[in-house]
Amino acid sequence: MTAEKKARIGAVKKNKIGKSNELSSLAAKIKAKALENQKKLENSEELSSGSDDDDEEVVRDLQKGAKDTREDTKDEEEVLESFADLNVVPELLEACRNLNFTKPTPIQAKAIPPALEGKDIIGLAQTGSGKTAAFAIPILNKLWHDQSPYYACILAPTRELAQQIKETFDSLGAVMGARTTCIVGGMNMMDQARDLMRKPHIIIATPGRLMDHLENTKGFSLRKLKFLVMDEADRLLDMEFGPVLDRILKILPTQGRTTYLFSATMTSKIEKLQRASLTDPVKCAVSNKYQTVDTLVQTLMVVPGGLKNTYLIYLLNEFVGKTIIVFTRTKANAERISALCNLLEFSATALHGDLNQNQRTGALDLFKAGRRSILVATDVAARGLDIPSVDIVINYDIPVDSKSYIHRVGRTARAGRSGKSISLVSQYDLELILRIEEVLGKKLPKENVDKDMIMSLRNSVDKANGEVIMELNRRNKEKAARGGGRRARMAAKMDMDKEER
Ligand SMILES: Nc1ncnc2c1ncn2[C@@H]1O[C@H](COP(=O)(O)OP(=O)(O)OP(=O)(O)O)[C@@H](O)[C@H]1O
Repeated sequence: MTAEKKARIGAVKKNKIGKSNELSSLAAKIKAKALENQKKLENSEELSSGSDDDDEEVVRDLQKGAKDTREDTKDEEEVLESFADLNVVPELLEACRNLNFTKPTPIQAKAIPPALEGKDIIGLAQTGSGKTAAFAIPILNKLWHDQSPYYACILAPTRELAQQIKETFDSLGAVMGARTTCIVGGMNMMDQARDLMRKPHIIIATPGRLMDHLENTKGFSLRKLKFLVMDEADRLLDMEFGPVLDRILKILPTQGRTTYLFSATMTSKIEKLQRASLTDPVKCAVSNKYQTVDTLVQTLMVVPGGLKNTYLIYLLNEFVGKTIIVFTRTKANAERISALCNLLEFSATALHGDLNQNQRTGALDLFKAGRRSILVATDVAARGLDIPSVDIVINYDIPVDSKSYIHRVGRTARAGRSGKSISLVSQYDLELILRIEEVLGKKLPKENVDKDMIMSLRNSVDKANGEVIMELNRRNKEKAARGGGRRARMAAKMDMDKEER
């Protein structure tokens, strides 16, 4: 978040809280309750150790995958007790040791051996199960023997995820001198063109910006590409990304190219997968009965009309001291909820597609560094982001497709850790939640709530929300009067990552 934004929200806090005794007494009440809760949480660790026409197929596919592979997985795990058994170069073993990867995760045990044999892979495993290293290790291993430029290209649906994948390649490939670059929207094209001219081995990109460079950057071509990876492949192959992806795929070589598709949810629609030009792929599916991990506790709260904000504040208060992601359906809601949290003295930051790239990076950095305990985000943060400190995911708005639900709640309980997700279900969301429960194959239990506490918060939260809305409206009007609205829209358009929500 920019200094300007901080100052503005700070001003809302100062002015409004200063004026309103009711709000300051709410903040005091919340603080007192927070201390009480913190003690409770310290004493007993409560977190214990799990519009989409593809939904049905996701279930079928995963359940089938689980049946097909459970025995195999067990065998692989027994055989592959260490990375040393994988027959990869010593530099990669050293990198794994440096990262404290003591043994391969099940998806790594399953996917790396056929990948090392040169097979195309469809990798399917739950969120947080180490899929990134499962595709990075075989690529880096091959790169060690054949260090040519533009060797591999990894496509990801969001800028933040692309950056994170680059970091994984950097930490695994540093010892062997692998050069990587991240090519995403919202950043300077000329700087990226310069980076591409340095002939990196690995390019991690969002599709829209990669296409821009393929069309406009002289001297850059992927004609000799050896590896193409689609991370979050089902998302990349969906309708929204379809046209740009097809244009990229047309340009890329199919001969001599190995292709990997990875995700926690995968379409089983053959025609969709065929677009990626896979050659006789090996399907590596690692899944339990449900797609979400066992260490994730999932609950819901049925929220009466008009009380969503109050329920959310109640929850944030119950889990004060924890690191939380709140998902909203719209950018405006993300901005509003973040401001509401800050007004009520919960430290929050917003992440959504209306922010410029510096603001987005700034927000994520603040959250990762623990300087904000709440990230209020749209689905731009739903897939792939690996922030180990996240304890709780709250669905303020229920996602309209079940796959998004699985990816959202997968931002917690990663790499064997425990986590919790809570979904706020209004009268309008009943159908959506039923569909999600069907995909999960289980009913979500209801979260216990202290209704008296909620009712005691109601007036103050509504009042605070009213003030936030007024402040946000005032800011928008000011922006429009300065002509910022049009300028900002123009800039956003020029900046636009064609593929992002
Ligand atoms: N072999 C390993 N041992 C221990 N930790 C590992 C191992 N492999 C990966 N990890 C860690 O597990 C975490 C999750 O990995 P990663 O982000 O690749 O998950 P993912 O399966 O891609 O999740 P998502 O589906 O949400 O994108 C990371 O912090 C990573 O460093």
